[in-house]
Amino acid sequence: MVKLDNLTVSYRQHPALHHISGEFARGSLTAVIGPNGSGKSTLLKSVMGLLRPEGGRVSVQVPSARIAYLAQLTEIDRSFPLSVQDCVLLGCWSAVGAWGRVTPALLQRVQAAVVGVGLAGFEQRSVGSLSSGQLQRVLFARLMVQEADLILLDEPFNAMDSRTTEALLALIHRWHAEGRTVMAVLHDDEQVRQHFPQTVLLARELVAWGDTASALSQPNLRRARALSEAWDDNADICHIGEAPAPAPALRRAA
Ligand SMILES: Nc1ncnc2c1ncn2[C@@H]1O[C@H](COP(=O)(O)OP(=O)(O)OP(=O)(O)O)[C@@H](O)[C@H]1O
Repeated sequence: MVKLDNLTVSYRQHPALHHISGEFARGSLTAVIGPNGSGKSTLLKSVMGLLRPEGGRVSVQVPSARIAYLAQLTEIDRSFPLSVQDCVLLGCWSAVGAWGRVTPALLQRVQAAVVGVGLAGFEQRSVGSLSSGQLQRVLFARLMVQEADLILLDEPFNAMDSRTTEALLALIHRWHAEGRTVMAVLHDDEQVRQHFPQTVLLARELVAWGDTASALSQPNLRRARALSEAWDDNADICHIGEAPAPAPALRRAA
């Protein structure tokens, strides 16, 4: 469904992702994990087509209208004058189109999603007036109405209390059961072990990709930490033709 082939992505020629290969199978539920600065957000943005690879390629076998992306909360502009209801309605844009009509059925779908994330009564509030956790819930409601085949979540539980996190994890499991493909950038190893069958462990290069228990082995976690401690942000630019041999721990998703 999403294939990375020797992918290198750089900012000002310093690689944030280095020679990554592997495949997210259709219907897979994958956590993307690694130390700060290990390239997790860069990976999701590359799959979304927001960043151009310096080397290699990303192949996505899903039309862009069927892809949903939840950016990190810090990257979202809250100053835009938009009500909660309209913000969620934006998730239906492929059904509404540029000149389409917002039907009662669509409004019902929006309302069910707003209620589903516990924000009944907030429909007319401006998104700029919400707390971070409330805004994150609105963005989840928008994903719910979007009904995408491929769902990319960048730190989706940031600013969420534990009850909301549990409810949203249940929603992610429902998407998985419906056969959607989900990848989520996360920081909590335990949460990943409990809820995500597949894991990509990054440290700018790929440390492991496969079933979560194997990917999050102690040697792999130690290697990710050691690689992150050895980073030199002023290192020479990447010579992208020189693909390293695959690490022994590297496993592809089934
Ligand atoms: N717009 C940018 N310009 C320059 N460098 C960037 C930019 N965005 C990210 N980087 C650098 O690329 C590297 C990877 O960043 P990225 O945000 O993908 O990491 P991450 O694993 O998501 O980190 P975190 O866990 O801290 O959110 C970091 O060294 C970061 O400083």
